[in-house]
Formats: sequence, C-alpha cells, structure tokens
Amino acid sequence: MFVPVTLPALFTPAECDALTALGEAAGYDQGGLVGGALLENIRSARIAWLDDAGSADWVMERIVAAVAEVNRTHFDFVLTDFAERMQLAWYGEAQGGHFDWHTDIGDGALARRRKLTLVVQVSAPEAYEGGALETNADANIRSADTARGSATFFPAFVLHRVTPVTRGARHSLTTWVHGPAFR
Ligand SMILES: O=C(O)CCC(=O)C(=O)O
Ligand SMILES: [Fe+2]
Repeated sequence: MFVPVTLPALFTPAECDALTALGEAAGYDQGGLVGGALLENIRSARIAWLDDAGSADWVMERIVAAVAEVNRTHFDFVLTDFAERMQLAWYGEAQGGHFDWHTDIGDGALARRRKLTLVVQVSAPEAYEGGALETNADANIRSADTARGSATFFPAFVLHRVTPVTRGARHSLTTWVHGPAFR
C-alpha cells in the first residue's frame, strides 16, 4: 500500500507550459535540503515557489482534488493541510541537475509534518535525458512515469531521488501534504 501511485494526466501539456511560465515569473533560486542546508553534491537544482493564493490558484485547486481522491483510494492517511508552497524545480544539464536519495519528512517545524509527496512531471520526456524520479518503497527501485502532466504520489517517508540530467532540462512540481504525526 505504500508503493507510489500515478495519475497519468493531472495537467495538460498547455497547463504544463503555464506552470513553466509561473516558475519563470516567480524566479528561481538554488535549492536547499530539508532543514535548509545547501550541499550541491546531494542536490543540484533551481527552485521557484508558487503562490497558491494568487496566480497559481488553479494549480492548487487541481492538486487538492487529486490528493483527496488518491488519499481516499490508496493511502488513507490523516491529512490536514498544505503547510508549504508548491515547489517548481529545474534540473539542468550544465549543472548536472539531480537530487540524491532522501526522504521528504525530516527535521524542521514544517518538514516533520510532511506525510504525502506529490510530484508532477512538467517537462516532456523528450526534453531531457537522465532526470528520472526513482522511489524505493519496498527494496524495489521504481522509475516514476515520465509522461508530461502526470503526477506521482508517495508517502513522505519513502526514499526517492532524481538521477543526474545528462541532456536538456527537466522541470517538476512538488507539493507536500501535512498532518499529525504518524502513529
Ligand atoms: O523533482 C522531483 O522529481 C523530486 C523533487 C524532490 O524529491 C524534492 O523536492 O523533495
Ligand atoms: Fe523529495
């Protein structure tokens, strides 16, 4: 029950273009780690945060509905809120963009409350090589669906990584869902 779940077309290609534009408008910074450290050998990516109450409200609306459905049918976690903004990540060939094995639940007032992670593939698979989102939920390493606009859901305690981008660039949209401690 803890293996990743994929919705094949949560966003259309035109909506993925709009997501990319929202990221450009918000502006990209160098991404940190859970807890705020910056270690390029673990993560090399540029990050933009989307305003779910403003220009990206339609994105959040879609994600809230999808989380409700997938949590009801697959995870059945007690989820209460989206305590962090949505994160657009940009992994470029020139930077060897990647994110090494990690979990999203971690130290920190918000990170410790993360229970479910959702990653949308914003780029078309033809736009890059490498850049695979891999999960290790049960000693089987699975590559997430790469279809543009697809969304992969997994518990925030599941190990995952993004392999180095070796050609082009990959954009993704990550959202965390929060709730009371696992028990
Ligand atoms: O870009 C991805 O596919 C995953 C990003 C990620 O794992 C994170 O930001 O915690
Ligand atoms: Fe992550």
